[in-house]
Amino acid sequence: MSAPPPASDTPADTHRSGFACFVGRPNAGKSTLTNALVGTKVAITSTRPQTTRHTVRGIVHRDDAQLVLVDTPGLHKPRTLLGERLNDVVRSTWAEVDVIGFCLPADQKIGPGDRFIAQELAESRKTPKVAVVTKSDLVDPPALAAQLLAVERLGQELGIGWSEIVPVSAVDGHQVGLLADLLVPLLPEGPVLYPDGELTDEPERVMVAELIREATLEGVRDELPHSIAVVVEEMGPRPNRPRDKPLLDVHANIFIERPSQKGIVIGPKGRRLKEVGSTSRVHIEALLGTPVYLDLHVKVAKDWQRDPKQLRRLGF
Ligand SMILES: Nc1nc2c(ncn2[C@@H]2O[C@H](COP(=O)(O)OP(=O)(O)OP(=O)(O)O)[C@@H](O)[C@H]2O)c(=O)[nH]1
Repeated sequence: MSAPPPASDTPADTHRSGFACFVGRPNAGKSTLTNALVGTKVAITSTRPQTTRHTVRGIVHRDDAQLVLVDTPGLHKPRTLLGERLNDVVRSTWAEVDVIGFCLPADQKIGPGDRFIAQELAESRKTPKVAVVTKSDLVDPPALAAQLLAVERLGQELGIGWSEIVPVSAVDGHQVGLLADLLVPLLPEGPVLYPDGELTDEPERVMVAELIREATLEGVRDELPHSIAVVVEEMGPRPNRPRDKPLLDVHANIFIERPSQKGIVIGPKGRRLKEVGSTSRVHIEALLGTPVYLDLHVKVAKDWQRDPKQLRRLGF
């Protein structure tokens, strides 16, 4: 967390390593940006807000630096125990990282949601903060310039000295490389933290569970966005398979809060669950690079969002 020396004092062969996290209101584009920087799909994106429940790390490997990206859930006004826990996760992440990227979408006016987060950010004084104006492809240059100014004013108003303000587009890749160039000098000097080629240290099970959860959410639209949790109960290679035909067995439970929600997830004649199964199987196979046999069950964990014991069991 120590402040880096000025660039002129830095020898060309200095290696830096450290942690960065992106914060911002739901849908600000944090997960997509993480993926764009890392270059593969590690965080889960969705058109629905607040889908990033687990801290997912992506690692940017460069010759001069290793940047570990920690993707946190969106900070929001807590209404349930789960909400409070998520906010605690976010705040403790801020205290631990070397730099925070505050994501504000270019195509939306700075609103109360952004202000809420910015006020919290202002409290964590020590960590350098880079303002990232995301989705720059969605607006024209004058609108982008206006947003950059608005972000600067927000910083002045709240006493946040942005280390940088940078517009990016994770979709067309505009300035994604530049963002990495701006984040790296804010990291302390340090050795390679993870072996090259390792993109994430998130346990594979958690990532598999997230993929299944994402597919389940896609199926149910607006009906139960916050009532679903997925736990991978068992995962391992099927024994006695020929070497050239491996198969990974994955047994997972989809937890819902009430029996009445079962029908929604399963769908008429089980059609929806089947779809969830085939969609998530394709994604898991792509992630892990092996054929997968996926066994899904829908279970009721009554009011799991409000019950500390259940939350622990479900990995929160
Ligand atoms: N046009 C455009 N769309 C983007 C860009 N980045 C993200 N999006 C879209 O914005 C939506 C939200 O992106 P996410 O990356 O899931 O946002 P998030 O901040 O991680 O959201 P939460 O997980 O809800 O906190 C998705 O539909 C993305 O496809 C971008 O650079 N340009």
